[in-house]
Amino acid sequence: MGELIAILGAGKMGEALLSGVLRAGRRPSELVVTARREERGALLRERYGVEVVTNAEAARTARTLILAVKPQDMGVLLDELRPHVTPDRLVISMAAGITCAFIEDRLPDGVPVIRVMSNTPVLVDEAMSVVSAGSHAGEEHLKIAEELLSPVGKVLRIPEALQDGATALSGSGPAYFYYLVEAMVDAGILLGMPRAAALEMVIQSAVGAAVMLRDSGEHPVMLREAVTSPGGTTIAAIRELERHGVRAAVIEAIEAARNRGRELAEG
Ligand SMILES: NC(=O)C1=CN([C@@H]2O[C@H](COP(=O)(O)OP(=O)(O)OC[C@H]3O[C@@H](n4cnc5c(N)ncnc54)[C@H](OP(=O)(O)O)[C@@H]3O)[C@@H](O)[C@H]2O)C=CC1
Ligand SMILES: O=C(O)[C@@H]1CCC=N1
Repeated sequence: MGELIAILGAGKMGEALLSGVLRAGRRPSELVVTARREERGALLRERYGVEVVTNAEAARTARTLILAVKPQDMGVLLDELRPHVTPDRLVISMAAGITCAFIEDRLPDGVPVIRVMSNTPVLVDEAMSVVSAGSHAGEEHLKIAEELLSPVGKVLRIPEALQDGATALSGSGPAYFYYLVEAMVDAGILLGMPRAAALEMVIQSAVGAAVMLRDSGEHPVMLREAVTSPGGTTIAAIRELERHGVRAAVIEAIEAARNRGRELAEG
């Protein structure tokens, strides 16, 4: 069986992880992928030189099975895998909302399951991934998941009870920042900036702020205070953000994402 890794349902996240694992030095022969559509499989084979197999074949041959289908497709996939998976394999799920128990209930008894929530910056080796162990998974399984994910970003262990919260915070997190960038560019347009110039100003401000957040060791409040001059321009903007309840909207939006995650396992 070797140490073959299979990515089942290699769509956006599966492909992102595949490319990251290859960048980290694994050979294409150490990986196989599965796809629902033939042309998707052909594209992955051509782009990465990996073999495309059926789900059943992946389950029979790979030591680690990474499930990267949508939560809604997980039940069907697990039904396909059940006859072929044995407890000497490791199943890693990347799906939002799907609990380890949901997977354990649909596979033979004793199969170790790790639940992961990552995010699209996997593509640039800046992912935030959080991992939790199911009831048959232990330290050695968490280590395998961490070893796979750490070349493509940061990895944190969390209790599974916090996974839906992490999905809302860091899984979806990049989307909130892109949304803010869109809104700021719109503001630039309103102020008469050319679109390309507005986009460049906003993106570079976002990159600068992100690097300072990561590297300065300062709390975000301190960094914002340093920008906010007494009687100046920034406080005029902050007053409007507060008046429109942006902080409360962010808190409620992320709570809604957490709640949606809880619904997803129900189909
Ligand atoms: N996008 C994101 O930012 C994040 C997504 N996730 C999670 O990752 C998972 C994948 O999301 P994402 O990559 O966006 O979705 P995609 O739809 O891009 O990828 C899922 C892929 O699985 C394929 N598929 C579905 N059923 C099967 C099957 N039975 N056998 C083989 N392949 C199958 C789909 O085929 P087809 O192309 O025909 O639909 C598709 O290519 C989800 O569970 C999501 O919750 C987690 C973190 C972030
Ligand atoms: O929107 C979603 O459901 C997925 C999970 C986290 C990010 N994208």
